[in-house]
Parts: sequence; structure tokens; C-alpha cells
Amino acid sequence: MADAMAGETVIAISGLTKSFGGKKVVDDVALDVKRGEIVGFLGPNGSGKTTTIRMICGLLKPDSGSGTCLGMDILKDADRIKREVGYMTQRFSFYEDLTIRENLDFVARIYAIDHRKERVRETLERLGLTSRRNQLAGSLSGGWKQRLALAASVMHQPKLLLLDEPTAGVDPLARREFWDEIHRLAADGLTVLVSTHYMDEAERCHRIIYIAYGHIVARGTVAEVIAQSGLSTMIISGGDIIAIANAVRDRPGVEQVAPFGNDLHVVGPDPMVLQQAVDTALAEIGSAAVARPGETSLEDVFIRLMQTARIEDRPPNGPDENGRPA
Ligand SMILES: Nc1ncnc2c1ncn2[C@@H]1O[C@H](COP(=O)(O)OP(=O)(O)OP(=O)(O)O)[C@@H](O)[C@H]1O
Repeated sequence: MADAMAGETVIAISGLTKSFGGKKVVDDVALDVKRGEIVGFLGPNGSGKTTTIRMICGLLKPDSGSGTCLGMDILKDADRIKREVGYMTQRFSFYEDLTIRENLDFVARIYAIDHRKERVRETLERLGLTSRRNQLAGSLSGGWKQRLALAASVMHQPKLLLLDEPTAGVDPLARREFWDEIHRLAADGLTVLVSTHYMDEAERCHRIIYIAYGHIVARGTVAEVIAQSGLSTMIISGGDIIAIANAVRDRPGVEQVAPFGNDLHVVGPDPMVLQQAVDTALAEIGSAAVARPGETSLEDVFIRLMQTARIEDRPPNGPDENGRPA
């Protein structure tokens, strides 16, 4: 993020609340996003990410709450906000029997973009789509479709881009290129709020916000969110991982046990108690495996946040207290 742009507020919202069928799915959410930031929006399925994004961009009216998006009032100026943000939904759709260029031309007409042909040409160039401009959208692979969707959402030159799980089902190379593009756009001053379930994508954001069943429960840089969790991790290598997992799982001070390849990651809130639990478990089963302190991962933190989310806020078919699906 360029320093000169930092500080300018793009989204400033507080008390945002929305209910569906008597159930609050977004409850007292506050958001503050500055120009040029890439903010990741994470949380379990059904936690209110899409609903929040839709309220920010004027597509859905909040029950309560107030604030501004691009300097406009989210309650009074919803129609203007809608026109000035770029929004890429989870399921983007195109005319499959139109080419990439024709699809963009169609979008440009809808937005009544001036100098339409020139803008379509520029957008094709900027998003690396020029060589494929005459290919039918229906024949594109997932990664190219996604690039077309991104092109369609930035063609009207929005200052804020809202991306709702933009890379679901796209291969790693295409995701890498997509994120490189997002960073280039942000460096030019575009502000990005992106919902995702991918840890590597969270790590590519300047800042993340974690929402669990309507409530924001963590926010900050990835390093800050990991530090705030207060979790410690021991990594056990060189033994019967399954036997060790069974021996350590229910010990005091152990919250999570998960195999990663040939290693076992054991996570808990107190490093001393955790070490003791691991040592005792290894001794008990006579294992010669080696245990060492390791870095706590963002995934471990998110699982903890999901487990500790308020039970009454969870959907009836949501995860149980161990984070397992019902
Ligand atoms: N129009 C609607 N009518 C009724 N319920 C809705 C509506 N839109 C969303 N919901 C419910 O609100 C809750 C939050 O949904 P939302 O799509 O905002 O979550 P999400 O965090 O984006 O989930 P995911 O990660 O699965 O995309 C869910 O329980 C969903 O079923």
C-alpha cells in the first residue's frame, strides 16, 4: 500500500445488523477500511460475509447501523454506491456464446461507460485478455473465466472492489496470478475487500477480519491475529502419528491435534502445559518421536475462533463444539 494514500477512509461502518427470518445473521458489525488496503474477510460458512458485503455496496438494506462507503451514506445513497463499486460475486455469469470482448462490451453498455470501445480495449490489455479476446466465454477454463469476471468488475474504474470468494475452484497458478493482479490494482489506489476460505489468500491481505456467525471476533494483520490467539504449537516428527494423536488428544491443555504430512501439530493455550502433555503422551506409549515448538498457523487460529464462537449463534446444522460438522 503506497504511504501517500494511506489514511483515506473508504469504508467506515458501525452497528451493521441484519436479520433473516428473526435470526440475526450480521450483528453489530463495524468496519473501517482505508484506501489502497486489501482486507480479507474470513469466517465459517453462513457467518454473514456475503450479507455484509451486500449491505456495504447498497444491494441490501441493513436493519440498523450506519456509515459511509466511498464517502456516501450506506442508507441514503445505496443507488450511487451500487454504481461506484466493483462487485464480483461467488457465481459470476457471462453470455457463453459471446466472446470475451463482446461480454466486456456488453457490460460497458450496461454501465453506460464513455469511450466504450477504448475502455474495453484498455481493460483487455490491463487484465492480459487481449490474446484471447475473440474466444467464446463458454469455452474458457476456470482461471480465464475468473479473469474475465475481474475485468468486468473493474472496467468502470471503481475505487472499491468487493470480491466474494473470487477464486473458488480455480487452480493455484491462476489464483497466484489473480492475487498478483489484485495487488497491482491496490498499488494504483483501488481498495479491496475480499471474502475467502483460503489461508494462503488470507496471508496475501494487508489485514484480515474474521467473522463468526454474525460477530467479528478477530481483526488485524495475520501476525497480529495469530499473536492475539495466544496459542502455542508443538510439532511431533518421526513416530506413529495416529498412535501419538490418540495418546495426546484428550490431555489437559491440548486443543487441537492435526496431522500435516509425516508430522503431528498439537496446539494449546499454554506452552508449558502443552509441552508436558506431549512429553507425557510420548512416554506413555514409549514413542521415540521428537517434539519441538513450532509456529502456530492461521488455520489453527481460525479453527479455535470457530470453536469458541458463541454456541447460541451457530446455525442448527453448523459445527459442534469441536468444530466438526453436525
Ligand atoms: N436472502 C436471504 N434470506 C434468508 N436467509 C438468508 C438470505 N441471505 C443469507 N441468508 C442466511 O444468512 C446467513 C449468512 O449468510 P451469508 O451468505 O452472508 O454467509 P457467508 O459468510 O457469506 O457464507 P459462505 O462462506 O457460505 O458464503 C446464512 O445462514 C444464510 O442462509
